[in-house]
Amino acid sequence: MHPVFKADSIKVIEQAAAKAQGFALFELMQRAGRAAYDCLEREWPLAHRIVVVTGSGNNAGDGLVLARLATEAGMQVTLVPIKPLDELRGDAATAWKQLESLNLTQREPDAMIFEQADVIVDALLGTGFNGQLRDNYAEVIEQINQAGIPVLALDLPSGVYADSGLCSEPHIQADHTVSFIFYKVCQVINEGLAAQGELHLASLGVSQSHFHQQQPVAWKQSYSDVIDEIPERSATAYKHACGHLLCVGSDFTMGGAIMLATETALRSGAGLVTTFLHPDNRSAALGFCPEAMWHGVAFEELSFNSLIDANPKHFDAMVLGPGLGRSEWGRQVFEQSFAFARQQKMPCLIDGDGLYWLQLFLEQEPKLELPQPLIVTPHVGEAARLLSWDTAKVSEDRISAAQAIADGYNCICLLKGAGTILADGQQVVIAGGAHPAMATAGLGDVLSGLIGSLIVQGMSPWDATRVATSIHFTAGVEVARDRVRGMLASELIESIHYWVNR
Ligand SMILES: NC(=O)C1=CN([C@@H]2O[C@H](COP(=O)(O)OP(=O)(O)OC[C@H]3O[C@@H](n4cnc5c(N)ncnc54)[C@H](OP(=O)(O)O)[C@@H]3O)[C@@H](O)[C@H]2O)[C@@H](O)CC1
Ligand SMILES: [K+]
Repeated sequence: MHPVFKADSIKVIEQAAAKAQGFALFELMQRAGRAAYDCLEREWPLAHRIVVVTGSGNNAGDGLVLARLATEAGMQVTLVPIKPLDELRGDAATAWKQLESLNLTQREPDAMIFEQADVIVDALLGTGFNGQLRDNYAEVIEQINQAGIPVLALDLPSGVYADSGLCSEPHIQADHTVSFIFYKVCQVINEGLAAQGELHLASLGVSQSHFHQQQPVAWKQSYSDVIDEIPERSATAYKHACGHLLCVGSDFTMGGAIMLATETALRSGAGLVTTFLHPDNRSAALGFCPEAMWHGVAFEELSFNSLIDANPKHFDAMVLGPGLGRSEWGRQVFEQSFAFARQQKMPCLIDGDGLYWLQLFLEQEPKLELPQPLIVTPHVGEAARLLSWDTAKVSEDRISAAQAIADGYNCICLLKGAGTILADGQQVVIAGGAHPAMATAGLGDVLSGLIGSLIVQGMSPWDATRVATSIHFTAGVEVARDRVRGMLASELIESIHYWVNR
């Protein structure tokens, strides 16, 4: 896993690291320019005409180092300084001094200049960008985007806010971004993910093991970090030893949701799955997945408890809420399932309309005892309701929102969105990124079933939530590939079957 820092922390770390290792900060700028140049050479080996667009801070300094290296390598480099190079300060001024004698061509920003480049290097704004774009920055960013030429962004695409991943309009749309030293928040969540293209990390020799008293905001996790965490399964395993998951949801209008969760749970290795759903869905469910035990919960009988009594099985965890609906049926089923999870002290994951009922029950009874351990999996709108925050406030700071839910409900919070945020009251993990095909119905149901499945197979709720989120994203990207529309959630299930067995 990689640490994710805010820009201020990275400034402290780079100064401390330079001091500890006995070099000047300018050395880091040179390493940054070198790392970016290496990326340029690797990703565009035939590029010859390079346009480097610079701003007024140290990001420009990185660009000037790259410009020097590219010139020395025989490339034709044109500088497009938005601010006079003679006014640069500090390390950026030093970088300019080293380049000045090469007498590179300097041009005013102009659509033609950008269109004639093989690669445009974006050294306008880095972590020091704040507020609204000033002067002619917006105009130049638009010219660069409209040129249709590959863009290499230094540290982050200009116009992206490092600490939130939100973007100004316009902002640079990069093909590749080289992030220096550590990942920033914008590289793991929100619109920044869509702006950066392929992301590369250049640590510049700053040790990953020394944070110099700075706390990471989060940890970036990927599939390769977690796959070994799934428990081994012995050749002599039997279904009762592989866990029994109880799924509850799907009134008659949303029959598919709990079916997706159920099939995913079985496909990812749960030994047994029992699912309670509206009786109108039962025969369809049996046809969809005959391996699960489907029980129709008839409203008139308020029969959840009687079903449990008639089927005295041991369940290892519960997934409550996908497709549950907001009718009286849903309310009663939620109430009974919720009480059952609490009484059994089994891990309980609440998703979808389960979160609607949870919030409503808490409004009526603020001291309501919650099941433990508890996992909630809201999207931004559901998180806003759980926190009584504006949706905009949650969107602006999803990390804080996930932490506030984890703290306030003493639970694990999985906050959906571009870059899924996981918080358990102690740490924050970002698992999965963004893919346009992921904007489709039912993916959350699949994820809930996968988390429940990993819990009943013996993982802790926190580990199961983390691991499931990375597997789910990896499966989604594999199924979608370069198709941005029309992926079905059910298509992920086969891919998850593959990825849990790697
Ligand atoms: N040695 C080091 O420290 C290392 C640093 N490194 C590099 O430095 C970068 C951080 O450098 P930085 O802090 O100088 O900020 P940077 O992103 O260049 O921009 C600041 C300039 O932009 C301006 N500006 C701000 N907002 C604006 C707006 N809305 N619209 C228009 N202008 C705006 C702002 O103007 P001001 O507000 O001061 O008037 C200021 O002049 C970092 O991302 C990495 O690339 C690496 O080389 C590793 C070693
Ligand atoms: K930049």
